[in-house]
Amino acid sequence: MLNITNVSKTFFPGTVNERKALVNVSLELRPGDFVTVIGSNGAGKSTILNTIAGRIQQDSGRVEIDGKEITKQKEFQRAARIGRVFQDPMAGTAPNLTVEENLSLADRRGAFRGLARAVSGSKRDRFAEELKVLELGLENRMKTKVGLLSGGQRQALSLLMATFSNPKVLLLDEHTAALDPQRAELVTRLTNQVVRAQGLTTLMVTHNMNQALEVGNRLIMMHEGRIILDATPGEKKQMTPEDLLRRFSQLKGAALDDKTMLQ
Ligand SMILES: Nc1ncnc2c1ncn2[C@@H]1O[C@H](COP(=O)(O)OP(=O)(O)OP(=O)(O)O)[C@@H](O)[C@H]1O
Repeated sequence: MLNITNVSKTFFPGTVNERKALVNVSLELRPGDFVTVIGSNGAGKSTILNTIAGRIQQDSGRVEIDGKEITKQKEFQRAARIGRVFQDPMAGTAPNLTVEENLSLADRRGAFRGLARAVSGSKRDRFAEELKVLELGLENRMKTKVGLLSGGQRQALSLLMATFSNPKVLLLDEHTAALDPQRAELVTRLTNQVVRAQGLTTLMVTHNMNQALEVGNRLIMMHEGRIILDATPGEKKQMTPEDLLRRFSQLKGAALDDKTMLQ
């Protein structure tokens, strides 16, 4: 379903600032695979998501979704197939637009964007139904500007918007990291729910070892631009957060920051 083959990316090549962000990375996700991605600082986790989304162009290698090569496509051309949620709750939504206007934009992702803000009655009913699933009461606040919502509410809305047009692939880049534990738990639960309901093929970057083990069916660990562990569902079930931290501690030069948590 999502195939990444021999992808490499070096920033500032041939200079003192050279950074090998991805080194010949290959990864194959089957339909419905939910893969959590962990790794030390600068391991290449965000870069791999950026490469799949088309935000950055790799130096070599190919990316395919459903057997179709998308390597040369621009980010906006991939948008209909790929949903993405970022760490920053501000990143996925437009604060000056209302909840329903944001949903209307998401609904038209990958389509002609004119009149995107206009919301018809039938659309509004559908949006309300979708919002009910979040169990945050947002279906009663559809005319509220999104900038007035809490971080957790915005992130839940970002998740809904990212999956609104039935993408093939969902990319989650530490999307619960900026939330307090309670909100993070809520967004994690919603993520599981949405991924299962839509059978989405998902890659989720996290620094939370418990979360990395609790959700999804596979786990990969990255270090210095390479995938150094690809745990199968069976292996993942047996692993503990301590096992993961032990593996990190064995890596030469692996720097874990304060964000890496056992909670
Ligand atoms: N746009 C960029 N320009 C220059 N260097 C970059 C850029 N993006 C990433 N890098 C470098 O590439 C390497 C991999 O970065 P990346 O952000 O993918 O790591 P990460 O695993 O997501 O790290 P973290 O957990 O710290 O966010 C790092 O050395 C980083 O400094």
